[in-house]
Amino acid sequence: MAGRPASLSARDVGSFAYLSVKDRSPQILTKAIDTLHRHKSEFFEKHGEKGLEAEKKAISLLSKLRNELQTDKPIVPLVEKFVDTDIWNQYLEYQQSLLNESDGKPRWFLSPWLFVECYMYRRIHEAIIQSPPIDDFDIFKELKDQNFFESQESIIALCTHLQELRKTIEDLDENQLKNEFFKVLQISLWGNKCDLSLSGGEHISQKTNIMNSLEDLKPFILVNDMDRLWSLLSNCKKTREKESVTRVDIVLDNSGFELITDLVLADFLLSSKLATKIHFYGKTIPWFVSDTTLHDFNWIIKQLKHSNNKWVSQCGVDWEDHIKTGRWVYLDHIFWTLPHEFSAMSQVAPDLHAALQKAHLIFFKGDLNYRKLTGDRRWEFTVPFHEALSGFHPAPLCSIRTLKAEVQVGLQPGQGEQLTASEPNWLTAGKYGVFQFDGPL
Ligand SMILES: O=P(O)(O)OC[C@H]1O[C@](O)(CO)[C@@H](O)[C@@H]1O
Ligand SMILES: [Mn+2]
Repeated sequence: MAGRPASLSARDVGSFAYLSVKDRSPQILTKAIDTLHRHKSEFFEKHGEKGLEAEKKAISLLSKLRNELQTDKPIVPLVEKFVDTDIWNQYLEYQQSLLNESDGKPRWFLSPWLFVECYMYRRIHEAIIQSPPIDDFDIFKELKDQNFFESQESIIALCTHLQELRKTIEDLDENQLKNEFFKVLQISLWGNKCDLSLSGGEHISQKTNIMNSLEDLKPFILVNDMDRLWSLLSNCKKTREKESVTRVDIVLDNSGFELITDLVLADFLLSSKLATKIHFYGKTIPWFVSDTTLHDFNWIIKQLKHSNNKWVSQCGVDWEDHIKTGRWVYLDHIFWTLPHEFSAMSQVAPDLHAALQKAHLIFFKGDLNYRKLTGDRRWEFTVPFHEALSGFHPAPLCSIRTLKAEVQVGLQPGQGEQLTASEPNWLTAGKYGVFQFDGPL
């Protein structure tokens, strides 16, 4: 599309993108290599010598990848046949076509950050699938699980809150229900602080009860469209015919604590009758360290069910029931692990776009989704969200995101500049958040 600003890129020396590619990405690769090392005896027990050979192969492929990155080598096509290999390689050609002749080939420190960062995670996956019999190993699984276990206290508080709320939810008046809705929305927002890729795989979990912090965190919500979400959903509830459906789609982000916050939100939507059906979208391959896969989704619900805290296990039981009865549906699609911005979805994944069009509202969780919504570009802070979406609008949608990358739109004049002056890293520290809505057209 003409006239759109340039992509964020590591070519801007000193930018967050640059520092990410230079420091954080190699660190994530080193951790991945270390994880393989530590699972050596497990691979041996499971697969014998073949397991050891596979571990060696995966490590050498990841070391090679790290070297390519650190020495700014050209981005090479994917080689292993997989469902999305051709699309990836076409996209690489497209990136090549955007370059001037003098630039040569797409490279780590030259090409759009969104592209090279997604490519790194896709290459990590390639290293694993090229190394049977350990080709189903999720290199980030233990980090995701650890985040879940370390957040127990906060999970207990959330599940207790939800179960107690469910008991009285029918008796709440409009205003009380709205307040409860706003609470679960904020819980889901701050749950997004807990991603593991920003921290380079260092542990970040929710150790304290998030419920007690909501009031204190309010000043850090830079765009707050919660009222508009309430209007939309409460209107759906009022005007809904008996058998008809209000569907809310949640494009998930991280597993562990954040996933619990999203499931709490999803449960509240059903219990309050603001929605009657929820579609969740997860990733088909391990992604950006902590993102949710089908395996993580099922694993977490099972963990909850077997908890010895009665409210937590009740959540596990209820949520399994939502799945069995079809009120909750988990779906995945390869599009979510492609490098494309969402404005390309109708072209690249028309089936997914058509599916999203059937939702009454779509929540996009997290920072990476925000980057893909806005194309990860150097927009002025005051550009309207709708404009930055560049035509992407399958249905009314809302980004629920803590800021962890140098892209933010839809601010008041002067707001961004003021923040820059007082807190140089406001865009990337995960301290601020938004509920940014693009309503019915
Ligand atoms: O899990 P989230 O919220 O999408 O965050 C992913 C993180 O990875 C990044 O894409 C950078 O590595 C950041 O934008 C963000 O810090
Ligand atoms: Mn994530």
